[in-house]
Amino acid sequence: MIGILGAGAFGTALAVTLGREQPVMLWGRRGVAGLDVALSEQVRLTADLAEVEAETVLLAVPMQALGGLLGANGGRLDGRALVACCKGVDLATGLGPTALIAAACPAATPAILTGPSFAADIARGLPTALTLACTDDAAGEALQRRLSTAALRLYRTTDTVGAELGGALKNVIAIAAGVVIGAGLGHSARAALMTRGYAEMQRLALALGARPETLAGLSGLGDLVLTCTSDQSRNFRFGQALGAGAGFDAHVTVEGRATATAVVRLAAAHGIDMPITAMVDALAGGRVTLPQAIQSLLSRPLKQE
Ligand SMILES: NC(=O)C1=CN([C@@H]2O[C@H](COP(=O)(O)OP(=O)(O)OC[C@H]3O[C@@H](n4cnc5c(N)ncnc54)[C@H](O)[C@@H]3O)[C@@H](O)[C@H]2O)C=CC1
Ligand SMILES: O=C(CO)COP(=O)(O)O
Repeated sequence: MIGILGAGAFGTALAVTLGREQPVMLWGRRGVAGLDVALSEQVRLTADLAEVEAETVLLAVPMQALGGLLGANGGRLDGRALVACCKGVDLATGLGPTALIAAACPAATPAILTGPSFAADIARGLPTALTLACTDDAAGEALQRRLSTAALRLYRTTDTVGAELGGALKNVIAIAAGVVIGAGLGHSARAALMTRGYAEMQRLALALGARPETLAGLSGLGDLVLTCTSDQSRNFRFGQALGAGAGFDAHVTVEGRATATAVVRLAAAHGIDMPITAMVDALAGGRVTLPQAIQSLLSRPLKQE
């Protein structure tokens, strides 16, 4: 049995694919996200978290909700394998998902599942590959076997720092890529933005102890390319709306917005220059206009690549 907390798009998609091969208990505060895919009879739904007794639990709530969920249920969840499926940096603490898990559930085995995957693609059974990161490699190997399916291929690493930061930072760069396209600056400008954004991701991640090969893998480069080039991405679409001066539904989950603010603080504390992240944070926060944001990037001093 696998437990999944968070019956939104991603939690439900994971229930669909995992439920094809094993029993799943999916917990949601209310209902199941609107995915037009039937759940197998191996998937049970519950609104009572106490019914989720599985030893392996996937945490598929938004990043900024993870701390509260763990704070309210840490005692009940402690001692289990807790696999974060969210992407971001916690605004309140500056921590990533596995550090939040470790703080709330010291006897748990924290892990993170992240990488290039739209929920709709997973739910439809399309082939996807993700990174499963766990500092305990033996536990990570067991989770890799447990959570891989015919269509969902997991690659394992012990570098949770790199895997988490790849997934968190790509959302911020995707907002910037959307701004570029929304503002009509063209695909060449987006390619430049993605490349410089990847350099920014590496700078911070390596400074925080990540391994370069992790950033060059599925959780970093892979997810960056997917999210910056598809209008299936909510972060990209949010950026497009910013670039076009259009509105955007505030109820849609856009992880890169809060993560940009959290990462600006993290970068300052470590003396890391992250101009694209700073631009996204200022633009999304309404502290600069679009022309000022674009000018802030185009007028930077020339330097070696
Ligand atoms: N949608 C996608 O294609 C993918 C999403 N993810 C990640 O999955 C995480 C969840 O995102 P989605 O499922 O897409 O968002 P969503 O907006 O579709 O669903 C979020 C779910 O979390 C629940 N929730 C929100 N606050 C909560 C709280 N305080 N306590 C308990 N439940 C709460 C909501 O009721 C909703 O069911 C995000 O970090 C996202 O980056 C990762 C890969 C793909
Ligand atoms: O993380 C995702 C794809 O890997 C989903 O992207 P969005 O959160 O931008 O929709």
